Amino acid sequence: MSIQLNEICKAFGRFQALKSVNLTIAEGEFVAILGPSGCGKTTLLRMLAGFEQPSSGEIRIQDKVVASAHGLTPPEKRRIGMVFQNFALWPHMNVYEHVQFPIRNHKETPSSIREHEDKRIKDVLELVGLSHLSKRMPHELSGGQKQRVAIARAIASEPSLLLMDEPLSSLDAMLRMDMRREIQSVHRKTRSAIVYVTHDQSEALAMADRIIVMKDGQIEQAGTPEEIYLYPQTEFVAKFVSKSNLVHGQWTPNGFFPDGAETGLPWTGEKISPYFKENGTYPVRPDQFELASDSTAGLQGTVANVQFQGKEFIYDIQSGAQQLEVVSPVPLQIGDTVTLSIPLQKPVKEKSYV
Ligand SMILES: Nc1ncnc2c1ncn2[C@@H]1O[C@H](COP(=O)(O)OP(=O)(O)OP(=O)(O)O)[C@@H](O)[C@H]1O
Repeated sequence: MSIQLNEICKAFGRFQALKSVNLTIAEGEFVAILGPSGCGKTTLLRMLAGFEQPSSGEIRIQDKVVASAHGLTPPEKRRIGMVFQNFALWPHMNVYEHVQFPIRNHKETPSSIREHEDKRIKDVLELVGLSHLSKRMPHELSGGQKQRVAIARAIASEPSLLLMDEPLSSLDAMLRMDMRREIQSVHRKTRSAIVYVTHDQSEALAMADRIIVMKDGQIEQAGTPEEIYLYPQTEFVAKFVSKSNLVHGQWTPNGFFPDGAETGLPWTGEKISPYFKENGTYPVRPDQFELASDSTAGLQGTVANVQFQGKEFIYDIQSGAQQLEVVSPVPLQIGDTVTLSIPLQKPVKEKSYV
């Protein structure tokens, strides 16, 4: 089921929450919508679900218009499943009944599922590891188990599109990591397309086939996690996803000459966006620097702060007027002199999602 959003705008009174959003979601694709609070992520998700009507533009599912300023196909007539941040379980229903409900009540449930309801419920409960808890009530479940019920309920009637709104944000850090694996496994097994809203960049980088970074109701950049991470197109993406350093210097036809460096240059950057070339900056993730204490080939600096992280260190390096964040396994002390360089970048791999 391919989904297309064409020039979608949404106004709440005079406030424009979405401004001309264009997006195509392929069958089976896992798309993460990433962006700061208030950028329009939930509005976009609600639009896909059929809870919000666009002010202008249209949404097509399998080439059929399901939403425009003139009409709206309601949620129950779209083959979608939804998982919310607060689980939204029903206190009077046990686990089995939660999974049964959409099979019985969604108009779009395939008859093959309806006719073998008990088998489908047992299969779905097994898929999310809840077979042994089918008679439990919501108040008898842990946070992670509740979230699994919410996922089981969402996939029960075999939706073509699964919408997830910050589904892990109310779980603790350990459980979030486990549930990431569960969601990846559900995606592999069901092959539903997933649109996953989050403001947690590590979640988006870890799970998605494609990340849509939003800012102020617009798409700032769309690309694979590798593209977004290695080749941000704007300063906003560079800083929002993994906090890039913006090294100042001069761009020439031969490459980049950082301010204050005299040797080991230039840094090449064929894939660096024109945005940075026009602004005289070079975006470098903290872990993209190569840090050496016994070389002079590159950008010189002094260690201003050290944070031990177990496997590696986070350093603040003072280099002329700039302070740069660098992650490196090389042990150093405050005051040590270091040199920063950029190793040749590996090509970005295409990720397949079907
Ligand atoms: N029903 C509404 N009426 C008026 N304004 C709204 C309504 N729904 C959303 N907004 C506004 O639209 C903007 C986008 O909201 P949205 O909930 O989509 O953001 P978000 O990116 O999901 O934020 P968060 O991460 O905080 O949930 C916000 O400024 C919000 O206040």
